[in-house]
Amino acid sequence: MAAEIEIRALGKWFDEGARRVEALRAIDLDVAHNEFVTLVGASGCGKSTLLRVLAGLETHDEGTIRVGGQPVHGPGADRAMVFQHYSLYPWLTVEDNVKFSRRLRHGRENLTLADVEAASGRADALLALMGLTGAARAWPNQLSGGMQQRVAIARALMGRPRILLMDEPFGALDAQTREVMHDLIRHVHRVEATTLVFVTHDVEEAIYLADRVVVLAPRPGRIDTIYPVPLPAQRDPDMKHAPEFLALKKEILARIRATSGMKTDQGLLERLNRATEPAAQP
Ligand SMILES: Nc1ncnc2c1ncn2[C@@H]1O[C@H](COP(=O)(O)OP(=O)(O)OP(=O)(O)O)[C@@H](O)[C@H]1O
Repeated sequence: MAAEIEIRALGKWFDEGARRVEALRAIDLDVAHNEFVTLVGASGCGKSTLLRVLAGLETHDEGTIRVGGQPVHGPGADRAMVFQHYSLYPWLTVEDNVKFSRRLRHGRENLTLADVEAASGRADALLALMGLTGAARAWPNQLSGGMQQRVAIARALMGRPRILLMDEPFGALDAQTREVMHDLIRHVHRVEATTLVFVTHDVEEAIYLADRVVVLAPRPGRIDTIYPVPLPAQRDPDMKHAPEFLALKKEILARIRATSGMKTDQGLLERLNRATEPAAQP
């Protein structure tokens, strides 16, 4: 079966003043329908750029991207993105934030009553899925960060995207809320049957959520290693202490460290320490 996302020889450059930065080089990646893939890697390895190119928010300079067999040349209703900072409309209630999807706005003039009713049914279902039914009439500023991010996810799902792209969506949340969100997003992934590509700095999060973890390396941004996750589909937080989980975490952290180019210069550290030691008294 053809991959849902097919990336071939993808290259992307940025102009930074007089300098040209090769943000992505020769990326080849297939993501299957309903697969959950996480992207990790040292700072600047191109995780966000790859996600933005997939979303059609950035153009690419080399290679091809196909989604559902069709080449990507810009944003489309088949893909939705969730960012770290919940970009909710502060003047709309939770319910209206969810209903007010990009797809509905675009087709506003042609909307029939049946479309609006169908949207309300879908919005109610998504609010229930995300545990937000009781907060439907609340305003965004009345909600915790975790709840706001749940609204943002519900809104992204409103147009039934085939693919959900998430850029560090839980990066600003506290550890307990993140744990709850992990199980929630796995559940959403299952019941909505979306294909998920998720960027994170947190290797534990990357392993717990994914079917495969893609490690990128920087300068130029490229795929270093792809790790299948050897855990059952039904995840449980206790799995984070399992030997195979810890071994994979150690290996991925070592790869990120090895590719980051930020090796500790032991000699330099020792010279610095000596230079700051008080001089011996005569
Ligand atoms: N709009 C831009 N203009 C110029 N250079 C950019 C732009 N966006 C990204 N870059 C450069 O492209 C490279 C990849 O950046 P990107 O933000 O995709 O990496 P990242 O892996 O998501 O980083 P981080 O983990 O720090 O968020 C970096 O060298 C970055 O400086």
